[in-house]
Amino acid sequence: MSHNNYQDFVNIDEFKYAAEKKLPRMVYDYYASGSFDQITLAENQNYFSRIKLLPRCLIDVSNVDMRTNVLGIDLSFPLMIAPTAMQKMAHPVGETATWSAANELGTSMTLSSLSTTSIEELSKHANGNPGWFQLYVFKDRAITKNLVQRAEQIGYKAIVLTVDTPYLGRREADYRNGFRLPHGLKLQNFSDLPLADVEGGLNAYVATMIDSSLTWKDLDWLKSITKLPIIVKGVMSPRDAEIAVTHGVDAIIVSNHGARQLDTAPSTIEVLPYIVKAVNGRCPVILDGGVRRGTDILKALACGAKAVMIGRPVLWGLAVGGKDGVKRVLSLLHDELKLSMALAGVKSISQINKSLIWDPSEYTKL
Ligand SMILES: Cc1cc2nc3c(=O)[nH]c(=O)nc-3n(C[C@H](O)[C@H](O)[C@H](O)COP(=O)(O)O)c2cc1C
Ligand SMILES: CCCCCCC(=O)C(=O)O
Repeated sequence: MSHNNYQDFVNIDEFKYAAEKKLPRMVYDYYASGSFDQITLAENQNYFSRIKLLPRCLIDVSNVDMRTNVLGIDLSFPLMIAPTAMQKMAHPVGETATWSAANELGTSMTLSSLSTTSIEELSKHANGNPGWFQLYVFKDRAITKNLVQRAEQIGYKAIVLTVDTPYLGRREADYRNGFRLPHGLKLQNFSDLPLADVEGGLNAYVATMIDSSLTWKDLDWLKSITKLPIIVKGVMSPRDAEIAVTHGVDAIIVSNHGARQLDTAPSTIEVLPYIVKAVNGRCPVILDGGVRRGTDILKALACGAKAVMIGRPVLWGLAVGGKDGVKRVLSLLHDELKLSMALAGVKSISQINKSLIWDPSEYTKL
C-alpha cells in the first residue's frame, strides 16, 4: 500500500491510514472516534458487509446514469457531504475546500454550525450557492435565530436540524488527549463572542451552550422563524420518523451521528428499512454512517434511501490533499457506485429497489 501519492489511493481506507499519519494525534482521534466502546462505530460498517447484493444478468449496462435530485438539488450521484465540525483542523482551507470539491464533482455539502469558516464566507466562496446549513440549537434562542436567519438570507437551501446531541457522547480518546480547538482556530459563526472558543474542551462547551431541553415543539418554533425546508438529522427510531413526518419535516436523515453519541445503538443501515416503511413516501429519507464503498451506497438506496451522506471520509481526503484529496475520495465512491450498479444490472437510480438485496425467503416457493 503506497502512502506517497493520494491520487494513487484505491479506496477510502487508504485515505484514513494516510490521515492518521499526517494529523496531530488529538485531531485524528477527535475525527475518528466513536463513543464508549465504539460498538456502534464498528457496526455501522459491519452491517453493510453482512448485506448481500443479488446481481441480475444480460441487461444492457453500457450506459449507467447515476444522476438524482434531493429537495431540488441536482446531484451527479446520490451522495452528499455530511456536516462535520471544525474542518480547518484537517487542512488550513477547511470548509471552502470541501465545498469546492463537492461542487466540482456535482454534489453538495452541509455546513456545520460549529464550522471554522463562517456562514457568510462559505456563501461568498460558493457564489451564493453554499448548500445546506446544519443547526445546533443553543440555549440562547437569539443566537439560534441569528444563525438560521443569516443562513436563509445568504443563500443556504435548507436547515438541517441535528436532534441527537442534547449532550456530547463520551469519546474516550478526547478525554485522554484533552481535546480542544487548536490555538488560532475559532468557530467562525460566532466571530468574537466567547462561544467562538472551544478552549475548555467540547464537552464543557456543549453542556454550557447547547439546549438539552429540545423537544418536538421546538421544531414548530424553528418552522415559525424560517421559510427554508427543515431536515431532521439523527432519527433512528421508526416511531420518531412518524412523529417527524406529522410535524411536516421536508426530509429525514437516518443517522447515529457517526456512532459518536449513544453507543450500542443499531447501525443506520439496519434501521433504514423500518424508517422507510414508517415514512411511507411522505418525505425523502437520507442515510449516513459507515458508508465507505460504492456497494454501501447501492445497498442504502436498495433499502429505500434517496441518497447517502459521508462524514469522516471527507475529513481524511481534506487532511491528506485539501480540495484535491476530497475530490479523489468523492471520485472513488462515484466510480465504485457506477461499477457496482453495472455489475448488479441496474442502469439508473430509479431502477434500484429492494429486489437487489439477497433474501432467500423470496425464492423458496419458486
Ligand atoms: C469529526 C466529526 C464532526 C461532526 N460534526 C458534526 C456537526 O457539527 N453536526 C452534525 O450534525 N453532525 C456532525 N457529525 C456527524 C456527521 O454529520 C455524520 O452524521 C457522520 O459523520 C456520518 O458517519 P461517517 O463519519 O461514518 O460517514 C460529525 C462527525 C464527525 C466524525
Ligand atoms: C452540540 C454538539 C456539538 C458537537 C460537536 C461537533 C460534533 O457533532 C461532533 O460529533 O463532534
